Amino acid sequence: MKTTANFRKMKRDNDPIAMLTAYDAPSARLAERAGVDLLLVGDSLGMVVLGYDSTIPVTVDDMVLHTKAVKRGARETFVVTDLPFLSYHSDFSETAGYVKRLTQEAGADAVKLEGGMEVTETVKKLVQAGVPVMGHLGLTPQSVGVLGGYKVQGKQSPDAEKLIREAQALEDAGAFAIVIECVPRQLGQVMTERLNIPVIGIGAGADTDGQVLVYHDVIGYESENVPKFVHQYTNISSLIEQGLARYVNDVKECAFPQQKHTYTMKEDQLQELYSGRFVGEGN
Ligand SMILES: Nc1nc(=O)c2c([nH]1)NC[C@@H]1CN(c3ccc(C(=O)N[C@@H](CCC(=O)O)C(=O)O)cc3)CN21
Ligand SMILES: CC(C)C(=O)C(=O)O
Repeated sequence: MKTTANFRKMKRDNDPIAMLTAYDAPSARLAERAGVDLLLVGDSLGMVVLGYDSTIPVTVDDMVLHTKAVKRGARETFVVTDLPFLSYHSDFSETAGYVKRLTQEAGADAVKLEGGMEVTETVKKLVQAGVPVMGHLGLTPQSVGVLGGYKVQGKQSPDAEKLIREAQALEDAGAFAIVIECVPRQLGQVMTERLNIPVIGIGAGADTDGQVLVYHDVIGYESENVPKFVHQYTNISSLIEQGLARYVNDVKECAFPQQKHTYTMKEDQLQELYSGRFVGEGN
């Protein structure tokens, strides 16, 4: 399994980091086989898998359940889990309790949290306690209500400058990497140059140390409102739809099940059954 030290070295060596979300065991197993460097159990779980229209309703219990599944599927891959909405803005002991569940109980190798200056103290304390922390800046979906939608961030120079300062502060607080989401390419490039820790981009251009995308977006699996930064590498939805339609059709036409899908009883047992030795028949 790769470690935070490996990710740091990959940055130094200009070796691009391929990160992907995963939410369950089979998808994690396939991602591991495909050679992803690290997996994220993102709170996008809420939108992509659970059918909510934002990440706000996602709970620590949800993250624990799905992190366990991902860890069972991908035993050899570093797994980062999101701290969900409002689970790290009260007192530190509450946050530590949630992080304890996600790491000890669910097996997460690191946690990710959104925000800049307002979370650096929490990042520092978690790292001091021995928890690897990944930052997340730019479009931070847990703040969608404040941001007023899923919009590109840091287009104005003061906003870009603030994001650079916040990235620096997260590095100083001990974060092992940061995700930057939905920012202009030039900002992605500057942040990547300024930081010593890996910068993983999603909609942040080609100059970051790595890329992350949502699993369902990459394989074209019923993800709605797909952002412009996504490249859909295959379209699994149409394959699934065709397969399911053939199943339904076969049932309707009595073409399924066939002999090979069927269990049979030995002849003597069948005779016995038919010989009327069953008490209670007809009751
Ligand atoms: N399927 C999925 N993929 C994601 O990448 C993703 C989620 N869900 N859910 C959680 C967040 C939300 N994300 C989003 C959602 C929408 C846009 C989007 O539509 N952006 C506009 C930008 C428009 C602008 O400001 O110019 C776009 O056109 O891409 C971006 C990120 C990223 N995350
Ligand atoms: C899109 C990635 C970076 C994320 O935070 C998530 O999946 O929740």
